[in-house]
This record gives sequence, structure tokens and C-alpha cells, in this order.
Amino acid sequence: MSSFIEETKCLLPRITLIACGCFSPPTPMHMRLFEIARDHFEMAGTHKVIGGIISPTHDSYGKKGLAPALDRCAMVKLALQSSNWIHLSDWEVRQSQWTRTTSVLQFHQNYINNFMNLSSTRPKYEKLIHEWLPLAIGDRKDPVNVKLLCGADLLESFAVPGLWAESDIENIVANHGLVVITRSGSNPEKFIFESDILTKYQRNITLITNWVPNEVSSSMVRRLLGRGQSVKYLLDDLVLEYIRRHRLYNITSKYITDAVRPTQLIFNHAYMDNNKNDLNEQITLEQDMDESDSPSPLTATQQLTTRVFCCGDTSPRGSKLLRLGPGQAVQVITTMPSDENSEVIMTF
Ligand SMILES: Nc1ncnc2c1ncn2[C@@H]1O[C@H](COP(=O)(O)OP(=O)(O)OP(=O)(O)O)[C@@H](O)[C@H]1O
Ligand SMILES: NC(=O)c1ccc[n+]([C@@H]2O[C@H](COP(=O)(O)O)[C@@H](O)[C@H]2O)c1
Repeated sequence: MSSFIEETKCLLPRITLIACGCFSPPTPMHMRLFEIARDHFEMAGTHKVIGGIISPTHDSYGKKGLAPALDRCAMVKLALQSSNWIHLSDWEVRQSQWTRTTSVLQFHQNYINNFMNLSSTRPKYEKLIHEWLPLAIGDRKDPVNVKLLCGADLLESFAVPGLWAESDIENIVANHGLVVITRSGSNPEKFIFESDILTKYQRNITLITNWVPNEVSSSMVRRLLGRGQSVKYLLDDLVLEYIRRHRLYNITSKYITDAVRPTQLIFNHAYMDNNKNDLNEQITLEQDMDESDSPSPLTATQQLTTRVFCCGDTSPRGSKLLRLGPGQAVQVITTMPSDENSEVIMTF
């Protein structure tokens, strides 16, 4: 009987979860989303989760409190040190401008598809192994579906006028799927009911109740840090130490102790050093396909010209606040990136 269960498990459709967000800074709850979701699918016996990807948004997203991409990526890597299945993807931050979430999903899905198709030509495809590719990807030949993992507040941001294109929402739910974790103050069931598109593709939306909610948010952490209050036990010690060393978020806290587990930060310094060399390099398709997981931040001029929209209290153009509270975007102020991001084909 148990071998029957094992066999059935092997046949479950495989998925990889990707969380898009600012991660400024990454909190333990960001990682919890993945654990909660994987447990859910494991217990429901409907899918096999083979990997998790954290994709920090581009600097030009311009949200208030957004630390530089290089720092956010470094913090995510520190926060993920104890995970053997969730990985950073810095593809988004390496682009020349902010990328819509639908294109982020499409890129990772295309990459996985191409990777699987190329698995017969091993020497070539081994060169293409990104850190974020799930380790188990080569265990089977069946497809791996990339699904968007998010908190219910992100789902509810679909209703913010001008923030998400309807076609993007439809593409996300119809072609990828959404995994939504409840968050206090939101009512995702009602939200889905009130949306025709979401109701239409409800079968592709997995709503998961988080029975051990934790309302820590990046903006709350930034607020405490700015006030000189303690955030210990709200963040991974390594992330906290990184913030202290790099003086992020106007940190004034006197409670942060000296390096905790300092040896582990050596890894992080290496990551920073490697990436500083990338600073002025051109971003090319070839680089996107490079196996290195290092962000190449843009120059100040590039960042200014590619700013897409702004979230937070005010936008650079003084746009009106549409939503209040953490993680809440304000207004789309310029154009969408070109479709180049959505159809990336591997070249050798
Ligand atoms: N406490 C939480 N419970 C459930 N989901 C969360 C929680 N914190 C963050 N998330 C989810 O994590 C993803 C990444 O979001 P982001 O980094 O923008 O998070 P945030 O902590 O809400 O940030 P901020 O406070 O700066 O707005 C989003 O899908 C968000 O809904
Ligand atoms: N139209 C879009 O694709 C769209 C709009 C708003 C936010 N997002 C993404 O959602 C994530 C979370 O953003 P907020 O922290 O502002 O809620 C980010 O990764 C951001 O890029 C995507």
C-alpha cells in the first residue's frame, strides 16, 4: 500500500512557487509563505512542490523604503541560508526597468521549459543552471508549472485602479495559477467572488488559510528601525546584522548587538564583492541566461529614466495616495515594459 502511495505521489503535477515583492527587508513571514504552501499541497495530495523562488522587484519600482536591489538580494540570500528548497532569482533586478509580474512568471516558466527540453544535451544545459532552478527538476520529464505565491493583500491589489492590467491578471490566473495565503485585514474569498476573471479561473487559485498568522511586514520593520526600536526576533539575525553593517533604513537602533554568527556573513561579503564588479555592465540576454545569480544594479541615470511607478506615501510626481498601509502601491505613472521580457528564448 505504501509503495502505491509513493507511486501516486510521483505522478502528481509538479509546481514551483514564485513570490514577487520588495523584500525590503525580507521577513521570516516571506519564507513562511513557502512552507505553508508546500505543506498545503503535500497534505492535499494534489501537487508536488519542487521548488521556491523569491524574486525581488526592480529598483525602479520606486516604492518608499526600497533598499537598493543589491542589498535586498544579499538579505534574501542570508534569510534563505537555512532553506534547501527556496532560492533567490535576481533576474528581475537585472533588467533595465521594472518588469510586470506576468512577465516575471513567463520568464521563469520559459526558462524551466527550455531547460527541460534541453536536458538531452547535457553539457550545454549544465551551463544554464541558475541557482533558482529547483534541484529536483531533472528527476522527471514531465512539465513544471510556475505559480505565483502571494499574501492576500497582493491579490487584493488587483483591484487598485491602474495598477494591474486585466490581461495580466487573466494571464496569471489562466496560464500559471495563484497560491494565496490569508493575511489579516483581507477577505480573499469575497474578493475572488466579486471578480469575474478570478471567479472564472477559480480552479487555478489555491486559497490557503494561515492558521498561525504573523503580521510582521517589511514596512513595520522599517518603521521600528527608523524609530530606534528593536526588531530582534522579527527578522533573521543575519539580515539584521546586514542592515546594521550597511546602515540601511536610517537605522538608529541601539539594541542591535554585534555580529551574530559572523562567519556566515563572509559568504555575504563575497556575494557583494562579486556583484560590485558588475555595476556598469550592459544587460544582455546572454547575461540573463548566465548561471551567476548576481544582480547588476543600474547607474543612477538609468534608474531615473526607467522609473515605472511609485508606491508609498507620495510618488515623484506627487500622485494621489490610492491605498494606505504596508505594501500598497499608489499609481502607475508611465508605460509598461516591452514584451521582450515575456518571451525569452535561450541562445548558445
Ligand atoms: N505577514 C504576512 N502574511 C502574509 N503574506 C505576507 C506577509 N508579509 C508579506 N507577505 C506577502 O509577501 C509577498 C512579498 O511582499 P512584500 O515584500 O511587498 O511584503 P511586505 O512585507 O508586505 O512589504 P511592505 O510592508 O514593504 O509593503 C507579498 O505577496 C505579500 O502579500
Ligand atoms: N502590474 C503588475 O504586474 C504589478 C503591479 C503592482 C505590483 N506588482 C508586483 O507586486 C509585488 C508586490 O508589490 P507591493 O509590495 O507594492 O505590493 C512586486 O513584485 C511588484 O512588482 C506587479
